Amino acid sequence: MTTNKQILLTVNKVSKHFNDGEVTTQVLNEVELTVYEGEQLAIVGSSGSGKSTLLHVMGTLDTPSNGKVLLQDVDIYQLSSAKQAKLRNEDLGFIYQFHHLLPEFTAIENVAMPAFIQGKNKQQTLDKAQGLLERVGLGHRLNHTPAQLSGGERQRVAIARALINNPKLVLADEPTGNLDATSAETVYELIKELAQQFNTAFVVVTHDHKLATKMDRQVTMKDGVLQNRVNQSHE
Ligand SMILES: Nc1ncnc2c1ncn2[C@@H]1O[C@H](COP(=O)(O)OP(=O)(O)OP(=O)(O)O)[C@@H](O)[C@H]1O
Repeated sequence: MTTNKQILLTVNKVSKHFNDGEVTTQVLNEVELTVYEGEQLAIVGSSGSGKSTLLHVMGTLDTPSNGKVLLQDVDIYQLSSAKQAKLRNEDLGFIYQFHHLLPEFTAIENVAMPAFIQGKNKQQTLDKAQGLLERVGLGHRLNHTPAQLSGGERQRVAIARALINNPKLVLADEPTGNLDATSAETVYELIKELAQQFNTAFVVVTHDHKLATKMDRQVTMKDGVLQNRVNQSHE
């Protein structure tokens, strides 16, 4: 049972439209979603249904046209852009389809980078980065650059990097879209284990219904509307 879980993030009647000159595209339509601490939530839905836009709105990467996003009762769109940047660095982690690792840095340096940006102690950060890389099965690849890693290994580095600052929430957009089926399964198993180990919530956007079933809970986007949004286990 997950009834004792605390609410981490609330998407409250969020709508989003884009105005490109004369054309208005309605992408999100009064979306409501609750994310609980430490849960793994998959957002599935067909191409163009609004999944990435929702993820961006949850991570202060795209401003809603209407509605609110609350992270532990803080209305994130009422924050200054400097405070939003701090929130992105300290409270959130991001994983993308393409790893976005810095090519000239090693695995351990890439993982450490978000903590270096915060000005954290260098040696402690490197020790922690090493621990995370060991945790994702890459203790033997600390000093490899992204070009010297496989696709699945790069995504595991990206996962370790997302966790370096102990975020409350990791937002992942098609994290395995570029991987073969076996590597993709490994990444999802890892996400599940890490969410439980660190009590970090993961919200994962995916086309892949089979992978989505590995997460605690799934919701479906259809034409900007979120369906199945109430999870029985949280009632
Ligand atoms: N800046 C923009 N201006 C106009 N329309 C946009 C903009 N960004 C996204 N859209 C439109 O919003 C819709 C939803 O896009 P979004 O990327 O959220 O979908 P998605 O479900 O993540 O799709 P996919 O699975 O293909 O990545 C699409 O029809 C897209 O064309």
